[in-house]
This record gives sequence, C-alpha cells and structure tokens, in this order.
Amino acid sequence: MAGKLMVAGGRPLRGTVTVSGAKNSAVALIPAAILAETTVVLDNLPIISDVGIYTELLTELGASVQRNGDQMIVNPESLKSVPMPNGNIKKLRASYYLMGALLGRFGEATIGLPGGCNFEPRPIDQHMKGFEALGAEVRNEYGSLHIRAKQLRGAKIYLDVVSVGATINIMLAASRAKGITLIENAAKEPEIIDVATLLNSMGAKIKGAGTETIRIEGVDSLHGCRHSIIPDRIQAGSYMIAAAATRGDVVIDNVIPKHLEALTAKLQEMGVHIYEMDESIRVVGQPEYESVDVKALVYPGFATDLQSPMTSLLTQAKGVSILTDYVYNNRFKHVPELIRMGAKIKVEGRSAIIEGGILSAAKVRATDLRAGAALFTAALTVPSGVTEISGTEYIHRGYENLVANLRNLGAEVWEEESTELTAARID
Ligand SMILES: CC(=O)N[C@H]1[C@@H](OP(=O)(O)OP(=O)(O)OC[C@H]2O[C@@H](n3ccc(=O)[nH]c3=O)[C@H](O)[C@@H]2O)O[C@H](CO)[C@@H](O)[C@@H]1O
Ligand SMILES: C=C(OP(=O)(O)O)C(=O)O
Repeated sequence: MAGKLMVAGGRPLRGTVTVSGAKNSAVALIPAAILAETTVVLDNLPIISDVGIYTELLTELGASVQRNGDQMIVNPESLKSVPMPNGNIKKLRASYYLMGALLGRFGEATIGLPGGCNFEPRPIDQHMKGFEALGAEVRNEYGSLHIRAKQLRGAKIYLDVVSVGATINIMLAASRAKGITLIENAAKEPEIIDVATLLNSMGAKIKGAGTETIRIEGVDSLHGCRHSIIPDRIQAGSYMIAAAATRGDVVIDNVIPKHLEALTAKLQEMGVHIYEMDESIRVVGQPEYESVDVKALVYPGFATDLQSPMTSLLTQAKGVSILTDYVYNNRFKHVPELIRMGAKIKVEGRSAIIEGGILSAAKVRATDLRAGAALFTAALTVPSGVTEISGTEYIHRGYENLVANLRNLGAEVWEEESTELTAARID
C-alpha cells in the first residue's frame, strides 16, 4: 500500500524496543538456501516487505516456502532455474543474489537487472567480474543478465571496490565451484559472516569471512540446516539515533553492540550517554549536543545506511557538522526534504554541511528507505504540528513494525493510506 506516515513530534522516546533480524542478511540467506538440496530453516527473519518479495521469488522458482512468524522453511527440492527477467525481481535490489545462487546450483541464471532503492546508479560490474573469473559467460540482453557456466572453477578474484553484494554473490557461486576461490579486498560486514555461517552449516568450506580475504573450497553438494539470523544493526542504529534526537531514554534490545561501535563512538562524541549491555544498548539523550564530523565508510566504519538518519540528528547539534559519505557518491535524496522542514543543510560533492536548528512540520517524501529513516527521525524532533511523510513503501522495506515500535516508545505516529495519484508533489 502506498501510504504516508504521520508524525506529531516533540515527545522524547522512552522505553524498550526489540530489533528484528537483519534485512541485509535475510535477503542473502533466503537465496543462499536454494543452494541446498534439502530443507533449510531460517529463524529470526525480519517481517519486512523485502522478505515478502523474496518469499514470492522462491515460490516462482518452484521452491516450497512456509512462513511462520519470524521463521521461514525453504524446501528447494523441486526448484528450477526459471528465467526471471521482470516482475518481483525488479522490486528489490538484493534479487541479484539469485544470480550467484542459481549459477552455483544449476550453472545458469537469467535474471533482470535489480530494482530497489536507486538513490544513485549502483553498478554490479564486480559481481559479473567474479562470475566470469569463475568461468561463467555473462550476456546482457534486453535488461536481463544471462549467466552460464559448463563448470564453475575456483579462481583468485580481487574486487576493485569493496562491495558487500559482490562478495556475497561470489561466495554463493564459488561454494559449488571446483577448487579454491580467493576473494581479495572482500567486504567485512557482519552480514557476510552470517551468510558464510549459513553456507558452512549447509556443508560449504568457507574461511576468512569478516576479513579482507575469503577462501572458499568448492563442494559437490550442500544440504539443509537451521540458522538464526543476526540482529539488524541498521534498525538498531536508527532507534539509537531517534532516541538521541528526541532527547529520550531508550533501551534497544536484541543487538550486538560491537556491530554498532562506530555509531556509538560518534554519539558519545556529540555528548549522548550510552550504556552497553551484552545484547542491548541504552541511549540517554541530553539537552545539548556538540557538532561532529562523520565519515561513512565500509565496515567497521560508520555505516552509510545510517548516514541519512544521522543527518537529521546533526540538525539538533550546536554549530556546523560535516557528514561525508565515502561509500556512495551522492546519497543525499533526504536533504531537500529536510530543507523543507527548515533544516540548514548544503550538499557539496560527497559531503553534507549541516547547521543546527529547530525543524518544523511539513509534507515530505521518502524516495528511498534510509531517506525515510532520516525523515521520521527529523519529524520526531519537531515541537509542534504534524509532519506527513509519503513513500512509506520504502520504509517498510527495512523497518519491522515501525509504527507500533515508535508508539510503544511514546511517539504520536500513525500511518494513513496515501491519496496521491501522481508522482508530482501537490502541496
Ligand atoms: C542488500 C544489501 O546488503 N544492501 C547493502 C549493500 O548494498 P550493495 O551490496 O549493493 O552495496 P555495495 O557494497 O556493493 O556498494 C558499495 C559501493 O561500491 C559500488 N559498486 C558496488 C558493486 C559493483 O559491482 N560495483 C560498484 O561500483 C557501489 O556503487 C557503491 O558505491 O551494501 C551497501 C553498502 O554498505 C548498503 O548501503 C546496502 O544497504
Ligand atoms: C540501500 C539499502 O538497501 P538495498 O541495498 O537493499 O537497496 C539500505 O538498506 O539502506
């Protein structure tokens, strides 16, 4: 449903919120499951639209998929490598993992170019470079990639850019290649370790996930297993930022505090009080914050997926902060919308220069998932009036139960069906 999120801000968030499993793991683990020849059970799945679309994609491929709350049972016994040029494949970015998974399982895949949050061009040349190094032929015809290999063979692959998606896609295909694959300059995000853990439980032989060199010894077949998904560090980080922005006091539960170190350090530098427990983090907001400079980098640096909501928090600091994204060249679609809410922000190259000040209610549009996070964070700080955020379909890609969670924390938030008929802004 195209909807709008209505936020009457100005209330500090207080209480406890429990974070779901990680979107960026889930959307890789679900396709990884089809490499198995028997049933895979995934626990702690987030209930978000990306997972719903992936459930449909697996069904279209002939797998039997059962969902019970946060559990998914995938039986891939009747799976086929059906060409998937259009439809659901275009609805999410991580559909590209079906390329690696089908290539590993059947030696062939025909998959349309991915959709999802296109806040800037997001090439997948490194994925293709990896498949080709493994011996596959890749043809791009009418917006679909046809990938074929008579026999995948292990290879040494140096990634020109550190890419989460390319690292995982190559791991998926290489786990069924003959011989040894080395991925050099691999991404180190926790979700990569999660995927390697699942594949190893399925019988793969992967070492080094979480470091810059991953070694995969191909195996002849993979089998079913049961796996629990890691907590979503981006959802957790978003609640931490919202708690600080509203000067609230929130315990965020079901987190791995180590995954959030870069954010925690930055919040502390601003003056936010943070207490880490084994599986939870308490964030206690303060009346005043110092301005800081933030650099979004690959893991373990500050996550680019948190830079948009962080932009909103920095509007609450004294003075001028500079936020630079070194992962994406131009991930600032949230900035013009924040400016509509009275924020003083200038974008120069890959940096946003943010001057602190009070925001006001406005009608704004989320054009991607984390732009949505930036907007609900900003709206929660607005002292009076109701902010209307359209584009909730993006927000539902990555935040399980957002409205209920924020309401439990004392926010006045609700969702309404959008009556906008066109993409043009009518306000
Ligand atoms: C489903 C998922 O896990 N999505 C995450 C994943 O996206 P995704 O895996 O798509 O992002 P990448 O890590 O691949 O992208 C990092 C950078 O490398 C560039 N690049 C990437 C691949 C490629 O073949 N060529 C190339 O030039 C991209 O344009 C980008 O500038 O990591 C991003 C960076 O942490 C996060 O923002 C996304 O939330
Ligand atoms: C950009 C994101 O996701 P995706 O790569 O799935 O579009 C995100 O989670 O912020």
